[in-house]
Amino acid sequence: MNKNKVNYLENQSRAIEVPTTKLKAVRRNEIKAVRSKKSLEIESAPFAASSFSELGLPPLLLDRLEREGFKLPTDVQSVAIPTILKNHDVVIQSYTGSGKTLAYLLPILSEVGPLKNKSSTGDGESGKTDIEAVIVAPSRELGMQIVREIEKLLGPSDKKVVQQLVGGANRSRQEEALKKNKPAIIVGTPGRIAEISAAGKLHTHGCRFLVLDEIDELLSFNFRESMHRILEHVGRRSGANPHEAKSSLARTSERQTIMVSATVPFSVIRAARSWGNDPLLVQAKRVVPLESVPSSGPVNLSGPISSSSSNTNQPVELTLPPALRHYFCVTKLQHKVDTLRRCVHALDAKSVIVFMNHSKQLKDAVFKLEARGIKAAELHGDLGKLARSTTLKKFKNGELRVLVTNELSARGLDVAECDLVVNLDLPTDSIHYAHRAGRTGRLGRKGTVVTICEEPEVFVVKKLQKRLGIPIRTCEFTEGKLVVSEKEEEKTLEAVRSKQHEVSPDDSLAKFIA
Ligand SMILES: Nc1ncnc2c1ncn2[C@@H]1O[C@H](COP(=O)(O)OP(=O)(O)OP(=O)(O)O)[C@@H](O)[C@H]1O
Repeated sequence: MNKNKVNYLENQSRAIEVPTTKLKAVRRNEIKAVRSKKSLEIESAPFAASSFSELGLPPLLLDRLEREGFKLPTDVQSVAIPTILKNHDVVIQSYTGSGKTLAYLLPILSEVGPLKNKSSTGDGESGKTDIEAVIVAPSRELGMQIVREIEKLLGPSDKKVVQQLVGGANRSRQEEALKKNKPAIIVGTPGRIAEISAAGKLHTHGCRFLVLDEIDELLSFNFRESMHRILEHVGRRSGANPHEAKSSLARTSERQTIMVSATVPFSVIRAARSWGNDPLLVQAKRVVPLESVPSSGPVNLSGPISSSSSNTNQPVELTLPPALRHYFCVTKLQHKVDTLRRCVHALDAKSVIVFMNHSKQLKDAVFKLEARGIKAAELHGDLGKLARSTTLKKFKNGELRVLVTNELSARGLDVAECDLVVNLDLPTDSIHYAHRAGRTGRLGRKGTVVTICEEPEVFVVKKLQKRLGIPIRTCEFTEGKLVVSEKEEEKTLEAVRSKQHEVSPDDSLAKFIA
């Protein structure tokens, strides 16, 4: 066994200790047993590990991480990786762009596929061809992005270990590929996974990992039926009675469930409790049993924001990347696109994501921007899969300066270069604001969020400011500059000071940017 891993596991048994009642049956590897202790001691957990090798990852995977230029784990990775390696069901919550994807992919790749620990059991040894990990994401774009992240680590010769099952693509081709390549990991959207599963072409009963990325979005009504099928079939042995899920026998055959989002409303806490086995809430600086988190407000979990409402869609935990700056600018409806143009120039933004709520207005905005010499394109669900991926590619390559889109792109979209997010229509609530805003300022980078609104909408911005506990400064774009009036600035800061603790400008992710 890897020496690093031994040391790490020894350290870990001191670091994260879980009450006896929270022990899960050890399914795969005796070494991974969790020691029984009365309380969850987290003070000595590696909240900021100085290298990936401290986290008990296999040597091959460490090599790949180095090759791909991943030098240090982020805070959430430092906590999530060892917790998942210890077989816990988890809810991972940390702000946008903090590296949640690798936080769950790395422990999975430690157990599944060609980079895994030699000591792990798996298909290779038993000749089993079942899928071993199912990753569910709410959009094709996000699904495809996750696949690319896995492929990057697997390398070109092992690409077939992962397969995407996203909607909009040819289903029979996906089914043929499943049969031919026998992938160990599938990543897909709920509808397509459920469809292929219902057709009997997806063998997931022996599946060890179920990841629900953007869990709060996956709880939405549209996905209900598909999610039900996935939860009932993934990681459940044939013939196992789902109603016996809490019995010890059923537990040992159950999957490990990993739920992820930057925003964790009460509805997620409740769902996670019923879908997981004594899940832990994993954040950048702490691990707590989810049981200890109230499933309705008011709560205060030490984060800067906590809800004081019992509405299930209100965030229990909602933090934003500290390096983001937030502004709003008041204008008339007919001048919105022109204000956007002035905003892009004033900030000299190179890569801009603009959010709107309706596709028709969205097309008009693109037309007007192009007419004013700004390279722009639209991205929304009415476009075909090919058009969507071509546009996204162009935006990522820098061929487009402005991407005008809707909620489709608010979640998970990772474009490191994006330096400005503009809300040309208001988001519906603070959760939507957080996900939209999080397309910029990723991994500790600087980023600006500008909301362009009409006078009667200002009260909504003030509400968002209050709920999020961040200053959203009023600004104007004059003479090619972003101007904030000092009087308004003082008022904004006063309002926020009374609501929120100071956000440290010294973001722990700052070390990731050159
Ligand atoms: N340890 C690391 N070192 C360097 N880069 C990293 C590291 N971890 C992740 N990244 C990169 O940081 C970017 C953001 O990561 P990721 O998309 O996982 O964030 P996230 O927390 O899931 O964001 P969101 O909530 O918006 O989905 C990605 O490009 C990813 O490859």
